[in-house]
Amino acid sequence: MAKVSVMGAGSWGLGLAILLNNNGHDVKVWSVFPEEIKVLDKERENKKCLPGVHIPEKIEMTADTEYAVKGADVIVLAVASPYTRSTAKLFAPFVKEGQYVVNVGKGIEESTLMTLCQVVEEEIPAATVAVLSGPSHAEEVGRLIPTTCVIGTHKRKDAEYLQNIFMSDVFRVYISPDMLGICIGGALKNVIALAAGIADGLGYGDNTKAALITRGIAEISRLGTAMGANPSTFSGLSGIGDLIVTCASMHSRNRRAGILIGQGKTKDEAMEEVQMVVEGVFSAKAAFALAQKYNVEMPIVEQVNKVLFEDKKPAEAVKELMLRDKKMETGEWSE
Ligand SMILES: NC(=O)C1=CN([C@@H]2O[C@H](COP(=O)(O)OP(=O)(O)OC[C@H]3O[C@@H](n4cnc5c(N)ncnc54)[C@H](O)[C@@H]3O)[C@@H](O)[C@H]2O)C=CC1
Ligand SMILES: O=C(CO)COP(=O)(O)O
Repeated sequence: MAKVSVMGAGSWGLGLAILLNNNGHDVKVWSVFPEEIKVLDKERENKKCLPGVHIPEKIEMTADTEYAVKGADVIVLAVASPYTRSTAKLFAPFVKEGQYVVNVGKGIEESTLMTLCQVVEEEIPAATVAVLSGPSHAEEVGRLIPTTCVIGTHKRKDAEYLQNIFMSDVFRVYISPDMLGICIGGALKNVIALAAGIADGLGYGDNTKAALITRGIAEISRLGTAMGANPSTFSGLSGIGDLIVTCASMHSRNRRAGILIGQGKTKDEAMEEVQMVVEGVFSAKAAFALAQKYNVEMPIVEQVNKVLFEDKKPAEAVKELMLRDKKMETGEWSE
Protein backbone atom coordinates (compact mmCIF):
# COMPACT_ATOMS: atom_id res chain seq x y z
CA MET A 1 0.00 0.00 0.00
CA ALA A 2 1.22 3.50 -0.78
CA LYS A 3 1.45 6.81 1.04
CA VAL A 4 -0.64 9.31 -0.92
CA SER A 5 -1.00 13.04 -0.26
CA VAL A 6 -3.79 14.98 -1.92
CA MET A 7 -2.97 18.65 -2.35
CA GLY A 8 -6.33 20.46 -2.44
CA ALA A 9 -9.38 19.95 -0.26
CA GLY A 10 -12.16 20.82 -2.68
CA SER A 11 -14.63 18.35 -4.09
CA TRP A 12 -12.22 16.53 -6.40
CA GLY A 13 -9.38 16.31 -3.88
CA LEU A 14 -11.74 14.87 -1.29
CA GLY A 15 -13.51 12.53 -3.74
CA LEU A 16 -10.16 11.04 -4.74
CA ALA A 17 -8.95 10.90 -1.13
CA ILE A 18 -12.01 8.82 -0.23
CA LEU A 19 -11.40 6.54 -3.22
CA LEU A 20 -7.70 6.09 -2.37
CA ASN A 21 -8.49 5.46 1.29
CA ASN A 22 -11.00 2.83 0.17
CA ASN A 23 -8.19 1.25 -1.86
CA GLY A 24 -6.26 0.78 1.41
CA HIS A 25 -3.68 3.55 0.98
CA ASP A 26 -2.41 5.80 3.71
CA VAL A 27 -4.01 9.14 2.71
CA LYS A 28 -3.36 12.74 3.76
CA VAL A 29 -5.30 15.77 2.50
CA TRP A 30 -3.58 19.15 2.45
CA SER A 31 -4.94 22.64 1.85
CA VAL A 32 -3.18 25.98 1.71
CA PHE A 33 -5.89 27.24 4.07
CA PRO A 34 -5.38 26.01 7.69
CA GLU A 35 -8.93 27.09 8.57
CA GLU A 36 -10.35 24.86 5.80
CA ILE A 37 -8.37 21.91 7.18
CA LYS A 38 -9.52 22.62 10.74
CA VAL A 39 -13.18 22.61 9.75
CA LEU A 40 -12.81 19.47 7.60
CA ASP A 41 -11.02 17.65 10.40
CA LYS A 42 -13.79 18.52 12.84
CA GLU A 43 -16.83 18.03 10.62
CA ARG A 44 -15.51 15.24 8.35
CA GLU A 45 -17.57 16.74 5.55
CA ASN A 46 -17.07 19.58 3.08
CA LYS A 47 -20.51 21.13 3.34
CA LYS A 48 -19.91 23.52 0.44
CA CYS A 49 -18.05 21.33 -2.05
CA LEU A 50 -19.17 17.78 -1.31
CA PRO A 51 -22.23 17.86 0.96
CA GLY A 52 -23.49 14.58 2.37
CA VAL A 53 -20.23 12.70 1.75
CA HIS A 54 -18.48 11.48 4.91
CA ILE A 55 -14.68 11.81 4.98
CA PRO A 56 -13.37 8.75 6.84
CA GLU A 57 -11.46 9.49 10.07
CA LYS A 58 -8.48 7.51 8.74
CA ILE A 59 -7.78 10.29 6.19
CA GLU A 60 -5.39 12.71 7.85
CA MET A 61 -5.96 16.45 7.37
CA THR A 62 -2.97 18.79 7.34
CA ALA A 63 -2.01 22.32 6.35
CA ASP A 64 1.70 21.56 6.85
CA THR A 65 3.18 21.45 3.33
CA GLU A 66 6.47 19.76 4.23
CA TYR A 67 4.70 17.13 6.33
CA ALA A 68 2.26 16.41 3.50
CA VAL A 69 4.92 16.00 0.83
CA LYS A 70 7.81 14.31 2.67
CA GLY A 71 7.69 10.57 2.36
CA ALA A 72 4.64 10.46 0.08
CA ASP A 73 4.92 7.97 -2.77
CA VAL A 74 2.25 9.77 -4.75
CA ILE A 75 1.21 13.42 -4.56
CA VAL A 76 -2.14 14.22 -6.16
CA LEU A 77 -2.45 17.85 -7.23
CA ALA A 78 -6.14 18.74 -7.02
CA VAL A 79 -6.47 22.50 -7.09
CA ALA A 80 -8.19 24.70 -9.66
CA SER A 81 -6.02 25.69 -12.64
CA PRO A 82 -5.36 29.31 -11.57
CA TYR A 83 -3.60 27.88 -8.48
CA THR A 84 -1.73 24.98 -10.09
CA ARG A 85 1.54 26.87 -10.52
CA SER A 86 1.48 28.60 -7.13
CA THR A 87 0.67 25.33 -5.34
CA ALA A 88 3.33 23.36 -7.26
CA LYS A 89 5.87 26.10 -6.46
CA LEU A 90 4.94 25.89 -2.79
CA PHE A 91 5.61 22.17 -2.38
CA ALA A 92 8.36 21.75 -5.02
CA PRO A 93 11.22 22.29 -2.49
CA PHE A 94 10.12 19.16 -0.57
CA VAL A 95 9.76 16.83 -3.59
CA LYS A 96 12.48 14.21 -4.05
CA GLU A 97 13.47 12.27 -7.18
CA GLY A 98 11.14 9.30 -7.59
CA GLN A 99 8.02 10.89 -6.13
CA TYR A 100 4.99 10.97 -8.40
CA VAL A 101 2.92 14.13 -8.89
CA VAL A 102 -0.43 13.34 -10.50
CA ASN A 103 -2.22 16.41 -11.76
CA VAL A 104 -5.99 16.01 -11.69
CA GLY A 105 -6.95 19.63 -12.37
CA LYS A 106 -8.36 20.58 -15.77
CA GLY A 107 -7.29 23.79 -17.44
CA ILE A 108 -4.79 25.72 -19.56
CA GLU A 109 -2.63 28.40 -17.97
CA GLU A 110 -3.89 31.63 -19.52
CA SER A 111 -0.64 33.60 -19.39
CA THR A 112 1.56 30.87 -20.97
CA LEU A 113 -0.95 28.64 -22.82
CA MET A 114 0.75 25.66 -21.14
CA THR A 115 -1.11 22.54 -20.08
CA LEU A 116 -1.23 21.97 -16.33
CA CYS A 117 1.16 19.00 -16.64
CA GLN A 118 3.65 21.23 -18.45
CA VAL A 119 3.32 23.75 -15.62
CA VAL A 120 3.95 21.07 -13.00
CA GLU A 121 6.93 19.66 -14.92
CA GLU A 122 8.42 23.15 -15.12
CA GLU A 123 7.90 23.86 -11.41
CA ILE A 124 8.88 20.41 -10.05
CA PRO A 125 11.62 18.96 -12.24
CA ALA A 126 12.40 16.30 -9.62
CA ALA A 127 8.92 14.75 -9.88
CA THR A 128 7.61 12.07 -12.18
CA VAL A 129 4.56 13.90 -13.49
CA ALA A 130 1.32 12.21 -14.56
CA VAL A 131 -2.23 13.23 -15.42
CA LEU A 132 -5.46 11.56 -14.37
CA SER A 133 -8.58 12.63 -16.23
CA GLY A 134 -11.90 11.42 -17.57
CA PRO A 135 -15.64 11.53 -16.90
CA SER A 136 -15.53 11.65 -13.11
CA HIS A 137 -17.70 13.92 -11.03
CA ALA A 138 -16.49 14.02 -7.43
CA GLU A 139 -20.07 13.74 -6.17
CA GLU A 140 -20.16 10.21 -7.65
CA VAL A 141 -16.54 9.14 -7.04
CA GLY A 142 -16.89 10.22 -3.37
CA ARG A 143 -19.89 7.84 -3.15
CA LEU A 144 -17.86 5.07 -4.81
CA ILE A 145 -20.10 4.93 -7.89
CA PRO A 146 -18.48 3.03 -10.83
CA THR A 147 -16.33 5.44 -12.85
CA THR A 148 -13.63 5.18 -15.54
CA CYS A 149 -10.59 7.40 -16.03
CA VAL A 150 -7.31 7.48 -17.94
CA ILE A 151 -3.81 8.09 -16.59
CA GLY A 152 -1.15 9.56 -18.87
CA THR A 153 2.60 9.38 -18.25
CA HIS A 154 5.77 9.56 -20.34
CA LYS A 155 6.87 6.03 -19.38
CA ARG A 156 4.74 2.90 -19.35
CA LYS A 157 6.08 1.62 -16.01
CA ASP A 158 4.92 4.81 -14.27
CA ALA A 159 1.44 4.53 -15.77
CA GLU A 160 1.19 0.90 -14.65
CA TYR A 161 2.31 1.78 -11.11
CA LEU A 162 -0.30 4.56 -10.85
CA GLN A 163 -2.99 2.43 -12.48
CA ASN A 164 -2.57 -0.03 -9.59
CA ILE A 165 -2.77 2.77 -7.03
CA PHE A 166 -6.08 4.20 -8.29
CA MET A 167 -7.81 1.15 -9.77
CA SER A 168 -10.59 -0.67 -7.90
CA ASP A 169 -13.94 -2.33 -8.56
CA VAL A 170 -15.52 1.15 -8.59
CA PHE A 171 -12.76 3.00 -10.43
CA ARG A 172 -11.45 1.50 -13.64
CA VAL A 173 -8.27 3.13 -14.94
CA TYR A 174 -6.90 2.99 -18.48
CA ILE A 175 -3.37 4.15 -19.31
CA SER A 176 -1.95 6.16 -22.20
CA PRO A 177 1.29 7.82 -23.29
CA ASP A 178 -0.64 10.83 -24.67
CA MET A 179 -0.31 13.26 -21.76
CA LEU A 180 -0.83 16.23 -24.06
CA GLY A 181 -4.08 14.93 -25.54
CA ILE A 182 -5.44 13.98 -22.10
CA CYS A 183 -4.66 17.47 -20.75
CA ILE A 184 -6.16 19.24 -23.78
CA GLY A 185 -9.32 17.10 -23.73
CA GLY A 186 -9.88 17.70 -20.00
CA ALA A 187 -9.34 21.44 -20.23
CA LEU A 188 -11.32 22.21 -23.36
CA LYS A 189 -14.42 20.17 -22.61
CA ASN A 190 -15.18 22.72 -19.89
CA VAL A 191 -15.53 25.50 -22.48
CA ILE A 192 -17.93 23.39 -24.57
CA ALA A 193 -19.85 22.44 -21.40
CA LEU A 194 -20.42 26.13 -20.74
CA ALA A 195 -21.92 26.37 -24.24
CA ALA A 196 -24.12 23.32 -23.56
CA GLY A 197 -25.33 24.92 -20.33
CA ILE A 198 -26.01 28.20 -22.11
CA ALA A 199 -28.14 26.31 -24.66
CA ASP A 200 -30.07 24.69 -21.77
CA GLY A 201 -30.53 28.09 -20.15
CA LEU A 202 -31.94 29.45 -23.39
CA GLY A 203 -34.51 26.66 -23.33
CA TYR A 204 -33.09 24.78 -26.30
CA GLY A 205 -33.38 21.02 -26.50
CA ASP A 206 -31.58 17.72 -26.81
CA ASN A 207 -30.84 18.32 -30.50
CA THR A 208 -28.86 21.44 -29.62
CA LYS A 209 -26.99 19.58 -26.88
CA ALA A 210 -26.05 16.75 -29.25
CA ALA A 211 -24.89 19.31 -31.82
CA LEU A 212 -22.65 21.03 -29.29
CA ILE A 213 -21.16 17.76 -28.08
CA THR A 214 -20.49 16.50 -31.60
CA ARG A 215 -19.16 19.72 -33.08
CA GLY A 216 -17.40 20.50 -29.77
CA ILE A 217 -15.32 17.33 -29.88
CA ALA A 218 -14.51 18.12 -33.53
CA GLU A 219 -13.05 21.47 -32.37
CA ILE A 220 -11.13 19.94 -29.47
CA SER A 221 -9.77 17.18 -31.67
CA ARG A 222 -8.70 19.61 -34.41
CA LEU A 223 -6.77 21.72 -31.94
CA GLY A 224 -5.29 18.81 -30.01
CA THR A 225 -4.12 17.10 -33.20
CA ALA A 226 -2.55 20.33 -34.46
CA MET A 227 -0.69 20.58 -31.15
CA GLY A 228 0.71 17.07 -31.55
CA ALA A 229 -1.73 14.94 -29.56
CA ASN A 230 -2.95 11.52 -30.69
CA PRO A 231 -6.35 12.01 -32.43
CA SER A 232 -7.70 8.77 -30.84
CA THR A 233 -7.40 10.32 -27.38
CA PHE A 234 -10.37 12.54 -28.25
CA SER A 235 -12.66 9.56 -28.82
CA GLY A 236 -11.59 8.27 -25.41
CA LEU A 237 -12.34 9.02 -21.77
CA SER A 238 -10.59 12.39 -21.66
CA GLY A 239 -12.21 13.39 -24.96
CA ILE A 240 -15.78 12.53 -25.82
CA GLY A 241 -16.25 10.72 -22.48
CA ASP A 242 -15.60 13.76 -20.32
CA LEU A 243 -17.40 16.02 -22.77
CA ILE A 244 -20.58 13.93 -22.54
CA VAL A 245 -20.64 13.83 -18.75
CA THR A 246 -19.88 17.52 -18.36
CA CYS A 247 -22.46 18.65 -20.91
CA ALA A 248 -25.15 16.33 -19.56
CA SER A 249 -24.72 16.26 -15.78
CA MET A 250 -26.23 18.63 -13.26
CA HIS A 251 -23.15 17.91 -11.12
CA SER A 252 -21.14 19.94 -13.62
CA ARG A 253 -20.25 23.40 -12.40
CA ASN A 254 -19.50 24.47 -15.96
CA ARG A 255 -22.88 23.36 -17.23
CA ARG A 256 -24.65 24.94 -14.24
CA ALA A 257 -22.82 28.24 -14.77
CA GLY A 258 -23.74 28.06 -18.47
CA ILE A 259 -27.43 27.57 -17.64
CA LEU A 260 -27.38 30.73 -15.50
CA ILE A 261 -25.66 32.68 -18.27
CA GLY A 262 -28.21 31.41 -20.81
CA GLN A 263 -30.93 32.61 -18.44
CA GLY A 264 -29.45 36.11 -18.51
CA LYS A 265 -26.92 36.25 -15.66
CA THR A 266 -23.41 37.63 -16.19
CA LYS A 267 -20.43 35.27 -15.89
CA ASP A 268 -19.51 36.84 -12.55
CA GLU A 269 -23.03 36.36 -11.19
CA ALA A 270 -23.01 32.77 -12.46
CA MET A 271 -19.62 32.00 -10.88
CA GLU A 272 -20.76 33.53 -7.60
CA GLU A 273 -23.89 31.39 -7.58
CA VAL A 274 -22.09 28.14 -8.44
CA GLN A 275 -19.51 28.86 -5.68
CA MET A 276 -17.05 26.17 -6.70
CA VAL A 277 -14.54 26.55 -9.52
CA VAL A 278 -15.95 27.12 -13.04
CA GLU A 279 -12.84 26.13 -15.00
CA GLY A 280 -14.31 26.84 -18.44
CA VAL A 281 -14.34 30.56 -17.71
CA PHE A 282 -10.58 30.42 -17.05
CA SER A 283 -9.82 28.18 -20.02
CA ALA A 284 -12.00 29.92 -22.63
CA LYS A 285 -9.55 32.71 -23.49
CA ALA A 286 -6.60 30.30 -23.51
CA ALA A 287 -8.48 27.90 -25.79
CA PHE A 288 -9.21 30.67 -28.27
CA ALA A 289 -5.62 31.91 -28.12
CA LEU A 290 -4.43 28.35 -28.86
CA ALA A 291 -6.86 28.15 -31.79
CA GLN A 292 -5.31 31.29 -33.25
CA LYS A 293 -1.76 30.14 -32.51
CA TYR A 294 -2.30 26.81 -34.30
CA ASN A 295 -4.56 28.34 -36.97
CA VAL A 296 -7.46 26.05 -36.17
CA GLU A 297 -11.16 26.91 -36.49
CA MET A 298 -12.98 26.76 -33.14
CA PRO A 299 -16.29 28.55 -33.68
CA ILE A 300 -18.01 27.35 -30.49
CA VAL A 301 -15.02 28.36 -28.37
CA GLU A 302 -14.99 31.73 -30.15
CA GLN A 303 -18.68 32.39 -29.44
CA VAL A 304 -18.32 31.31 -25.80
CA ASN A 305 -15.56 33.92 -25.46
CA LYS A 306 -17.81 36.58 -26.96
CA VAL A 307 -20.63 35.74 -24.56
CA LEU A 308 -18.31 35.62 -21.52
CA PHE A 309 -16.06 38.59 -22.22
CA GLU A 310 -17.80 40.82 -24.77
CA ASP A 311 -21.37 40.79 -23.45
CA LYS A 312 -22.69 39.13 -26.57
CA LYS A 313 -26.26 37.89 -26.16
CA PRO A 314 -26.24 34.05 -26.00
CA ALA A 315 -29.12 33.73 -28.51
CA GLU A 316 -27.15 35.87 -30.99
CA ALA A 317 -24.11 33.62 -30.52
CA VAL A 318 -26.19 30.52 -31.29
CA LYS A 319 -27.67 32.17 -34.39
CA GLU A 320 -24.21 33.05 -35.62
CA LEU A 321 -23.04 29.45 -35.14
CA MET A 322 -26.06 28.16 -37.07
CA LEU A 323 -25.53 30.54 -39.98
CA ARG A 324 -21.76 30.14 -40.39
CA ASP A 325 -20.36 29.29 -43.82
CA LYS A 326 -21.79 26.04 -45.17
CA LYS A 327 -19.46 23.09 -44.51
CA MET A 328 -18.93 19.44 -45.40
CA GLU A 329 -18.95 17.07 -42.45
CA THR A 330 -16.61 14.30 -43.66
CA GLY A 331 -15.04 12.78 -46.74
CA GLU A 332 -14.93 13.80 -50.40
CA TRP A 333 -16.94 12.71 -53.46
CA SER A 334 -15.06 11.03 -56.21
CA GLU A 335 -16.88 13.23 -58.76
N1 LIG B 1 -15.12 18.40 -8.87
C1 LIG B 1 -15.01 17.47 -9.79
O1 LIG B 1 -15.92 16.65 -9.95
C2 LIG B 1 -13.81 17.39 -10.63
C3 LIG B 1 -12.91 18.43 -10.67
N2 LIG B 1 -11.82 18.33 -11.46
C4 LIG B 1 -10.84 19.40 -11.51
O2 LIG B 1 -10.15 19.46 -10.27
C5 LIG B 1 -9.73 20.81 -9.98
C6 LIG B 1 -10.22 21.19 -8.60
O3 LIG B 1 -11.63 21.21 -8.67
P1 LIG B 1 -12.57 21.08 -7.39
O4 LIG B 1 -11.98 20.23 -6.35
O5 LIG B 1 -13.89 20.69 -7.93
O6 LIG B 1 -12.61 22.59 -6.92
P2 LIG B 1 -13.33 23.21 -5.66
O7 LIG B 1 -13.83 24.53 -6.01
O8 LIG B 1 -14.26 22.19 -5.06
O9 LIG B 1 -12.10 23.31 -4.64
C7 LIG B 1 -11.40 24.40 -4.46
C8 LIG B 1 -10.23 24.01 -3.56
O10 LIG B 1 -9.07 24.59 -4.15
C9 LIG B 1 -8.21 24.99 -3.14
N3 LIG B 1 -7.84 26.40 -3.35
C10 LIG B 1 -8.64 27.48 -3.45
N4 LIG B 1 -7.91 28.61 -3.58
C11 LIG B 1 -6.61 28.22 -3.56
C12 LIG B 1 -5.38 28.89 -3.65
N5 LIG B 1 -5.31 30.22 -3.79
N6 LIG B 1 -4.25 28.16 -3.62
C13 LIG B 1 -4.29 26.82 -3.46
N7 LIG B 1 -5.43 26.13 -3.35
C14 LIG B 1 -6.58 26.82 -3.41
C15 LIG B 1 -8.89 24.80 -1.81
O11 LIG B 1 -8.38 23.64 -1.17
C16 LIG B 1 -10.35 24.60 -2.17
O12 LIG B 1 -11.03 23.75 -1.33
C17 LIG B 1 -10.32 21.66 -11.11
O13 LIG B 1 -9.33 21.89 -12.07
C18 LIG B 1 -11.43 20.78 -11.71
O14 LIG B 1 -11.65 21.03 -13.07
C19 LIG B 1 -11.55 17.21 -12.21
C20 LIG B 1 -12.42 16.15 -12.19
C21 LIG B 1 -13.61 16.15 -11.39
O1 LIG C 1 -14.35 17.40 -14.87
C1 LIG C 1 -15.40 17.12 -14.34
C2 LIG C 1 -16.08 15.83 -14.54
O2 LIG C 1 -15.27 14.93 -15.24
C3 LIG C 1 -16.08 18.13 -13.51
O3 LIG C 1 -16.70 19.05 -14.32
P1 LIG C 1 -17.15 20.45 -13.74
O4 LIG C 1 -15.89 21.16 -13.35
O5 LIG C 1 -17.91 21.12 -14.82
O6 LIG C 1 -18.01 20.16 -12.53
